[in-house]
Amino acid sequence: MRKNIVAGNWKMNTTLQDAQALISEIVHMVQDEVTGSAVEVVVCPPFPFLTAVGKQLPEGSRFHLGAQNCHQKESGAFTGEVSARMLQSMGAEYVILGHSERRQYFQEDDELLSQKLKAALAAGLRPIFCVGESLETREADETFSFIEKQLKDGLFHLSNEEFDQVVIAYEPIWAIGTGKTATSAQAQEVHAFIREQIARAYDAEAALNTSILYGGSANAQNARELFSQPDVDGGLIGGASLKSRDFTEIIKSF
Ligand SMILES: O=C(CO)COP(=O)(O)O
Repeated sequence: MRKNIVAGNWKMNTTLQDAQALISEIVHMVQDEVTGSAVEVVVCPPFPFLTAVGKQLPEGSRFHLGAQNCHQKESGAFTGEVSARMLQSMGAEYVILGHSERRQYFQEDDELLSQKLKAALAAGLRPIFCVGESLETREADETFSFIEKQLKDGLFHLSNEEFDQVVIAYEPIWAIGTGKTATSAQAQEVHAFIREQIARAYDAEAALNTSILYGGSANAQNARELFSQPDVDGGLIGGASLKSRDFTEIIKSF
């Protein structure tokens, strides 16, 4: 089901105490200030803080818990890894997969991401699958073919029923953590293209029903303009999700 979603990716930030203070502030501000709109809020703290943060999310509210990654195997001798089932058992409903930082620093390729997607879905998690081009790719005018390939090779092997559970995030690498946001027109153009690709791979209904989030230097100042685009269904927020006031303002931008 297509929904408006604002997700906060805390990346490798906060201590347990910071995380608890941050989520407490966010929950209070959002509950006091966001009354009408149907936006769903997903918070993705680091693995060790999932339970603590999850406990602070009011039940039955707009808040949902997400993780930033999972391992592709169900269980076993993989020292230091975290399975999708573990995340689900801690209350996570979402998991970010295919983030450019995972692709770049941890060599996650389409084949591995395909396995992670299957593992997440099998455990009942909803993947937030990230795609996005580098500056080099954009400047070479290859953005669309690059994203088409990421979708085809990483995501479109899923069945219709599996794909129903997926949220897509368009995160141009050149916009992540750089303060250089895509313009709303640039975001809309790529989001519309992604929707078209979904219609081709599945059908028009699947395309209409998929939430597509924008990520990359989204903030309290530019969120309203980005979210006003017809194919932008919300945001995947990095830096600004670590500041309760900024994150709340972004949520209020719908
Ligand atoms: O990578 C991001 C979210 O996953 C975006 O990060 P920034 O909002 O810090 O640019």
